[in-house]
Amino acid sequence: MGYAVEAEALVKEYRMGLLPWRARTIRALDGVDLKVGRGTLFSLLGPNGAGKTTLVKILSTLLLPDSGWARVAGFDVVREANNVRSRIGVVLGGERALYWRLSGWDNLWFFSQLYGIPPREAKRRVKELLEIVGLEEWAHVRVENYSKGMKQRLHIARGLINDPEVLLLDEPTIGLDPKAAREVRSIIRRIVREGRTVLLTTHYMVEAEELSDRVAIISKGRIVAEGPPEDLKSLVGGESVIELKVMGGDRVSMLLERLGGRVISVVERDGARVFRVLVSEPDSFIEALLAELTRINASIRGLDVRSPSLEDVFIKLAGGEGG
Ligand SMILES: Nc1ncnc2c1ncn2[C@@H]1O[C@H](COP(=O)(O)OP(=O)(O)OP(=O)(O)O)[C@@H](O)[C@H]1O
Repeated sequence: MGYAVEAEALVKEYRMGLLPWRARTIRALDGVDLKVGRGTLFSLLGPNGAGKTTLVKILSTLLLPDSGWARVAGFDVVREANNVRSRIGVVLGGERALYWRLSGWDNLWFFSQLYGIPPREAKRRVKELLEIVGLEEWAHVRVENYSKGMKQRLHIARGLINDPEVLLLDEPTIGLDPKAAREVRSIIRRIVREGRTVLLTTHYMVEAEELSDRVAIISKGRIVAEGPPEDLKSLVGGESVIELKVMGGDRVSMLLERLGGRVISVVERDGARVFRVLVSEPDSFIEALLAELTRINASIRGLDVRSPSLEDVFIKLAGGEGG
């Protein structure tokens, strides 16, 4: 049956600077391989600048790769771009692809006509999409009066207007409050239940963990891990995560490593330092740690033990703090 999205060795570089002696290139994608099964939800998880948007743009035929190839809905994104376009929906983050002075209904109608959908079918489709994204009652209100969440839901409806096999969503919940983000996630779930493939980018762990069948962690233009969220978590498997919040933690890092812990991140919070440490025997580790911290007179502000989350995997592999 083939994959909904397939890519191999994709490379994309951006050239910066007009003057030749000042020019430099940024390798946004550095050999990306990808396979997304039909009817599944796949998340690309990565920090800012990892290359997520570049990848989505290539898959949606908006950008050409320098090398490598990709197929979406069975067609090559370079040689068969028209076939790809008619089978995908794209919702890019932060875009203003709606007409704010038109109503939700008029926006969807307009886009349905751009796709050449016959009027009868278009009417039915617009009505159905407004219902899917929960905007029936707002159908005839101008978009400028919509909340951020409602605008994003309408964006998603617009992405579905051509009844696509594959929906590409770039950061679908960015900038939304938690309630609006939850609503968008539940719409995304429904879209997948209906049999479509969704590929989304996010830098929110919870989103990737909660929604996805599979997740790829992307960092500096490379996929550093890929699999179902549970399998990825087992990359730090058998281990527990300890979060230690301590004042003036200069010596603490060394101490944690000496006791057999693996420090995966250190961040400043409220004037204290928060260490996130992977350990295999949490009970004996904490016992030894508390004894040592008391000995060096460290002031502990918090200590927490939990099982690893996707965020821990992400920090370990991508080497950055997640959102
Ligand atoms: N048009 C462009 N010109 C030059 N450099 C670019 C351009 N677009 C992206 N880049 C660079 O390419 C790299 C990857 O960017 P990209 O937007 O694909 O990452 P991202 O993972 O989507 O990040 P974000 O979440 O911040 O959008 C970054 O270093 C970025 O600065």
